[in-house]
Amino acid sequence: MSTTTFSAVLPTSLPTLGTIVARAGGLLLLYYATYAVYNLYFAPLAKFPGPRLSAISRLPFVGAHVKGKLHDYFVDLHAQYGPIVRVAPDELTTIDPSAWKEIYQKRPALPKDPLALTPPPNGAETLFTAEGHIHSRMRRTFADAFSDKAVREQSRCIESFVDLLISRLRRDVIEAGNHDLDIAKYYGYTSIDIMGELCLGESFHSLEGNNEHTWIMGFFLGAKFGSIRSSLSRYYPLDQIIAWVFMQMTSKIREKNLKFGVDTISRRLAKGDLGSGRSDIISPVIGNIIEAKDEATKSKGITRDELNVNLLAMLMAGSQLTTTALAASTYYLIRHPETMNKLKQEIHACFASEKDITITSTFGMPYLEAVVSETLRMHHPTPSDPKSRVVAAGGQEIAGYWVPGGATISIPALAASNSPSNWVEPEIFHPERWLPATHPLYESRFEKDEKEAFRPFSTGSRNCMGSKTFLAESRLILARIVWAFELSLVNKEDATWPDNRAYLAYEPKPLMITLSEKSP
Ligand code: HEM
Repeated sequence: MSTTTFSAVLPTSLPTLGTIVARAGGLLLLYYATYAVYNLYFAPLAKFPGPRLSAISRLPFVGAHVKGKLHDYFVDLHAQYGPIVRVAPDELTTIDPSAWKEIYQKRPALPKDPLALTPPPNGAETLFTAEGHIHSRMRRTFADAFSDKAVREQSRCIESFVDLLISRLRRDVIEAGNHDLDIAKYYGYTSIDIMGELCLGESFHSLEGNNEHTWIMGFFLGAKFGSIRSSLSRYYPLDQIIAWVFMQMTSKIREKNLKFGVDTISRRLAKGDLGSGRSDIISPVIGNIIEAKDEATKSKGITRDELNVNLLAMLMAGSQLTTTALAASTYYLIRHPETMNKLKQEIHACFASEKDITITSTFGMPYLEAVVSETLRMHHPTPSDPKSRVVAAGGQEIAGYWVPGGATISIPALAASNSPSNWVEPEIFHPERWLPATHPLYESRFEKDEKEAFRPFSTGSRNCMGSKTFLAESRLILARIVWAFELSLVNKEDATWPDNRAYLAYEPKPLMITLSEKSP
């Protein structure tokens, strides 16, 4: 082809850079306008109530998540739009009590939303991230570590740490004259020592010193990062960039913590089964460790890498959520002196002396149990854990609506258990709502409560494995504290303690109280 012929087919002038940018911008605008119109009027979720901005963009959701206020955002959305809300173009939340069964007890189980999960650190799955066969295999392996029998066998261990807590508080209050202290910190020491002993075979000895292991910081940093990263996972590659920056920033501490955990677990495994007098979460797993090559075929058993990450995840869940719940119970009891008095009366009616207060003897105390339930209703420790599930192809009915396949849906714990549509005086701490009709303090007005809306440990095949451990520990600690001490808030007017940021779990927050020992 000659030069003349070639130039004849070229445009007379090439577009300038400005023109290219303007055209690209125009195309992008057209794309977003079409996307917005589709999402508002034609998308499968278009019929669901919710803010118009959330129907066309995930940004409001991400904004609340990044600020650590997703839980409050859901409370506000449900107050405004009702029991089911479109919170993002492809996502719904509901606070309808019937939805617990419809979402979390569905068979086969609806998968977790993969975009809401933080990938495990060593590539091995945990109970929290695994699906299908791998999840069932792990769950079977750990089942015996969380049964009633296991908790009974772990009681002595838990009780010995609670003895240490009470002596430590007595020592700090009486000998050191330290009447004003951050009780959340002491609960943190106790629960991480207990979980260290149960999950790794060794205590952190926090109650003997002031040993706040770097893991605690690592946990909250990890939860914050994981939460923010997963909220951005629909904005690839932003999530990957954030993940990379976090990994770089924390590689040393993560490596150190993982090595510490793996070494401690190895020491525990080397000791073998220590008998029912020294039972822990590892005991039932011994003898069930399998090779990585068998992980897809065995119906029970766990690889060593899986064991490591699962135990570390349980250690963190078990210590941090328990700490938050105990601090919240203490706060609400102090803020409601009449409730505190009712609890004191029950405790003094049940026990003649302090040594009678044990895990077994605190089981079945209606008012104490009601205080723990009411705490979890008012201040669930993981208020922004999405627990989101993906609806199977073909769709299904949830909360009276037909939800199309592929949509993501969850029940935000705090919104469900704080909504006036589900509860009588939801903003007030009323343990009485949990009492049986035969109890002298029972109040019939709470019959209107939608108790089915309250599932603090979720339900179905992925419900919380550690709920019995938590309940045993929290009942014992609260009963022992209320028996031994008079408590008041340092800042008596503080009505804002529960207002806190949460990234999956509530961030640690000091609870400053004045403590004095009760006269015998
Ligand atoms: C106040 C204390 C606790 C609360 C409110 C709580 C709540 C929950 C919830 C709502 C889930 C379901 C999460 C989901 O579906 O995505 C869960 C799962 C789980 N929790 Fe807890 N938890 C608590 C304490 C504990 C303790 C003490 C342990 C262990 C010692 C523990 C171990 C687990 C495990 C292993 C799972 C995963 C279960 C599975 O997916 O099969 N939790 N927890």
